[in-house]
Amino acid sequence: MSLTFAGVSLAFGAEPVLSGIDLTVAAGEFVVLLGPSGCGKTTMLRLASGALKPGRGTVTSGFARAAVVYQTPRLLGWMDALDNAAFGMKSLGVRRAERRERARAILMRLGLAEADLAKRPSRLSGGMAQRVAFARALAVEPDFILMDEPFAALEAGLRRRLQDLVRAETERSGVAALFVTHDVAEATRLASRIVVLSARPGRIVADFANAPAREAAEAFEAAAALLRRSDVAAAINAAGGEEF
Ligand SMILES: Nc1ncnc2c1ncn2[C@@H]1O[C@H](COP(=O)(O)OP(=O)(O)OP(=O)(O)O)[C@@H](O)[C@H]1O
Repeated sequence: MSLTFAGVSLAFGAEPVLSGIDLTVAAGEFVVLLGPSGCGKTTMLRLASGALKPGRGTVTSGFARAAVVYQTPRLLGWMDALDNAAFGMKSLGVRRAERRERARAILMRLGLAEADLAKRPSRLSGGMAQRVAFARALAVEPDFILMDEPFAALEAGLRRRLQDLVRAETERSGVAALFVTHDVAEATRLASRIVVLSARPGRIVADFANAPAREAAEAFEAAAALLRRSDVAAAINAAGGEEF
């Protein structure tokens, strides 16, 4: 099972956004797409999920079930946390009692307290709401999970705790992941493989294996080493000298 981009290019009107993308994500891999703002990362996720078709080239997926986690939680306001997390299983024909049981177990692993389960999204903190969104994605037992800067809006300490949970949960289930970020330390904490995109139009400028950093200091050292790579430095310079 895998997802393959072969010679993919895409333009919005006259504006080229992605150029000549060749990429395969295999079962069990955790691929982080790292690149500057506007380089086409979200567009690549939309191509990967089938929401968008490429202008040139092909995107083919052999995965049976994909789930998406967005930058904002996108929970249903009239449902409590438990029903939100259970929601995705409905269309799979899972019975209500089992849906709620499965969702509860995942929410507990993700750090929600019993009292949080009956709360509507408006009463959840940003971090709690994003845990519920992640639980909703995991609950359908996907073999591929797409994540679009899911922690960008959260403060650094909370972001690190959620990164640890994402890594633990993806390792536990073996689900393949494609995760978009412009945070270099986040990439080094999560990825089994890091793919670096240039500024728009996005092209792949580096693609290398990464052993996920376990400690904060290790993540920062790995991030510094990544930024010293000549191929990555060239992409940053081409992006106007700004870091990702
Ligand atoms: N539907 C659309 N129509 C026209 N232009 C679009 C559309 N979607 C995205 N774009 C443009 O394509 C470019 C790439 O957008 P995309 O959201 O994929 O970038 P990104 O790398 O995810 O950026 P960021 O890190 O800022 O979220 C941007 O210039 C954006 O304005």
